[in-house]
Amino acid sequence: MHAAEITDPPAGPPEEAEPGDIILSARGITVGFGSKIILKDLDLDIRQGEILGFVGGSGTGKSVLMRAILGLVPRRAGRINVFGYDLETATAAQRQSIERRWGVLFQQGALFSSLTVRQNIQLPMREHLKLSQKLMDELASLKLELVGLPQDAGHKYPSELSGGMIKRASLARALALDPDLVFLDEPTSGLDPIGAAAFDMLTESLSRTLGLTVYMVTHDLDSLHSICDRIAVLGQKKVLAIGSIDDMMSNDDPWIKSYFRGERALRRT
Ligand SMILES: Nc1ncnc2c1ncn2[C@@H]1O[C@H](COP(=O)(O)OP(=O)(O)OP(=O)(O)O)[C@@H](O)[C@H]1O
Repeated sequence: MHAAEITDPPAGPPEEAEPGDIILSARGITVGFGSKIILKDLDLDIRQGEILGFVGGSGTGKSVLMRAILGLVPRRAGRINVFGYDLETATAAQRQSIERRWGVLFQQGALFSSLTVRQNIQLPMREHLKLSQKLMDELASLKLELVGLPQDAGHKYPSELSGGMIKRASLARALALDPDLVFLDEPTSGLDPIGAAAFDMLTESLSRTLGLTVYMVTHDLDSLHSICDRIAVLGQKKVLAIGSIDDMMSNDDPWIKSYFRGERALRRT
């Protein structure tokens, strides 16, 4: 890794961030598999309290970027500063504290099928906190309520839930530790338009009421129009453009133009 060639990401405040402060900053991110380079010299800033929508053609690396930020796939180069800590140099204790402050909803939910919803929600609590079962049960009930699931859904197994309920249960698990930042990988995929709109409203209301920062990979134009504060477009191995929906609507890059103003986009209106 050529750390010296990469501009240092601005260090954010370690604890309390104000709305608009940069809480995650990635610089010079390069990720590849074998001889295939997926992301090259990518820069990205995420601001406290925003809902940032990530779009890009299929296979451009949206999930890979999210996983690289989370440390689930290795970077070949680049630095990431999150909550004021450089992921490269963070101590084990700092890394643990970062992991307690972010939550993830993976594509397809990724709930453990052999555990009930309640047990799934309690997994991060077991991993990171030492709480009594009674307290964890109370917290799980609160999380179910927060995401709009009935309490009896907590005793069900993922296979007994509808697609929309699985998304909500996964969100409840992502919120288990009261994170400051959540990563959502295609949260509305597979939902019907009404279910998707309801999930969008839930995401927006959680972000506005809890001050939650949301990083959302999506293909859903409705989500991008209705709840995202900013949109980042991934293409040519980097962030091709970032800005408001109006910025995207007036961007003349061919892919961005066809995505936001093409036939499919026009069908929305
Ligand atoms: N573990 C891996 N090993 C090898 N190649 C991988 C791995 N993970 C992802 N890739 C490749 O990286 C590229 C980007 O994948 P990624 O899943 O990030 O795309 P995406 O933008 O999220 O696409 P989609 O919108 O279709 O979900 C793809 O070509 C994929 O095959």
